Amino acid sequence: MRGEVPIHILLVSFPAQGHITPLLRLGKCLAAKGASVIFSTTEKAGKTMQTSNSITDKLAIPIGDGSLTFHFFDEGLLDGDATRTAFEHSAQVELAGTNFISEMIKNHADSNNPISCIITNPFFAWVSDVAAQHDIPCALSWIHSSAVFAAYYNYAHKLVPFPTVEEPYIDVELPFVVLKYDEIPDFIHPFNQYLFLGDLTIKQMKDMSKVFCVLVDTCEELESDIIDYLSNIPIPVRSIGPLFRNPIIKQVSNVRGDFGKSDDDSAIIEWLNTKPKGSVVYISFGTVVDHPQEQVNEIAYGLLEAKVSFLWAKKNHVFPDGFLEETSGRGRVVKWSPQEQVLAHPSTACYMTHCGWNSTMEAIALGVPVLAFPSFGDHLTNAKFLVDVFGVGVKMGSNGAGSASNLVTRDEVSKCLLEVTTGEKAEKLKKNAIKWKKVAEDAVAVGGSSERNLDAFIEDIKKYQNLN
Ligand SMILES: O=c1ccn([C@@H]2O[C@H](COP(=O)(O)OP(=O)(O)O[C@H]3O[C@H](CO)[C@@H](O)[C@H](O)[C@H]3O)[C@@H](O)[C@H]2O)c(=O)[nH]1
Repeated sequence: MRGEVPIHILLVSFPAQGHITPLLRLGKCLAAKGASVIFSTTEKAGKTMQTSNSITDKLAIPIGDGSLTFHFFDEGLLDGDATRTAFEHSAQVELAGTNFISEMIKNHADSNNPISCIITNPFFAWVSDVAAQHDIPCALSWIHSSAVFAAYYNYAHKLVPFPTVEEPYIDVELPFVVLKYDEIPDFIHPFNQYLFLGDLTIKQMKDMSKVFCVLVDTCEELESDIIDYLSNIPIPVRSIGPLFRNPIIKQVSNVRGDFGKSDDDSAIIEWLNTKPKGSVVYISFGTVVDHPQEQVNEIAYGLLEAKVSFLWAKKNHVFPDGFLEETSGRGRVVKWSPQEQVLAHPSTACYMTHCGWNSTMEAIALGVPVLAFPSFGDHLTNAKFLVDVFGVGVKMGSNGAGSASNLVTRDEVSKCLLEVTTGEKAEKLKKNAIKWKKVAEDAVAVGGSSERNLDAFIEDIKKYQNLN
């Protein structure tokens, strides 16, 4: 972008880890390509990010030919969890955010550096309205898979029948795959207790004409049927991932928006260094899932039974008596792990995961087979794809298992652990995982599909800029 008018891109993220991670990765890629990027979310989330990472508010970080500046907006809320307060006080967050964006747009225009584009993510539908008021193009950074996007899209536009109160257990025949009633994102299943989350997404799906493009952290080769299918909807859907593997952002891997921090990253990696190749089961259920104590106990007993080595990232540690003593030497529990490094480590055999989309992409792009233990929302669909479509995983329990009334037992945990780490099946899973790793690397390499799509997106922004 040297010699050209720089483009200024404002990213506005809903304050949850699953939203911030992919949008920040995108911001770093755009900056590396020469854009001047502002990453914004609520101040409460900003503070959480600052506690865990060395990032400074309002200080531009040079990245490649461009820069990235964090700019958090004060939502005027007192202490508490950033994500929960954003739901509970959504009107207040929207008002503070609207004022912030409008001010930012005005200041940039006044100083002859107009904002060229705004990118936001699900649950912040109001951002595209503010962008429209100021005549600035807005894009959506979709935070789940293309398959989940297509499922929500079909539901919102009533393109195929979905489960209803009258017929809750029907299969959903999407044009590219058939999903059982418990493989759809369950926030749109009539019996789900968090239907408001589905409603928020569906509203954004219905209002899709407010954005000029949807960016998905996936790659064409991984979800080819779905991306082909989505090429027929009126809004361009561009696959640009896996963003964290994009070589152009390697030099800024320390600029992160993690909500957690490990006590010592290098001690974790050194511990892995002492373990044989492909011997350690990595366990993490992301940043939202919180299993009941009974389920934690069953996983712990399953690990004891299977006698495997493990690294378990878990915020609050309460384990059965004697568990830590009995597994000392072969097991390690940490509050937060440097997950990308752990998955990339040769000693890691497999990943017991909740199947959040970021973790799913990280496992796929780093060639790690999974033990899929989905809890809710898109996890259920991701687990289906990991196991039946990508062929890199084994499913642990039925969908929705893991609650106090539907535990996955220690015997099943142990059986699944052995299935995914030893024998013919394990070899097949690993082979497939390595295949996808190569596919992911190629997609983000120069000339790869995702890299071309990212460049095309930047070209779109420049076209809009030249029109104004
Ligand atoms: O010890 C840890 C735990 C997590 N992570 C990182 O945190 C992110 C977690 O993201 P994800 O796997 O997507 O999990 P959640 O944050 O729990 O996921 C929420 O957001 C996702 C993206 O929208 C959705 O797919 C999920 O349903 C929703 O639960 C990943 O990048 C991990 O690498 C670490 O680095 N270390």
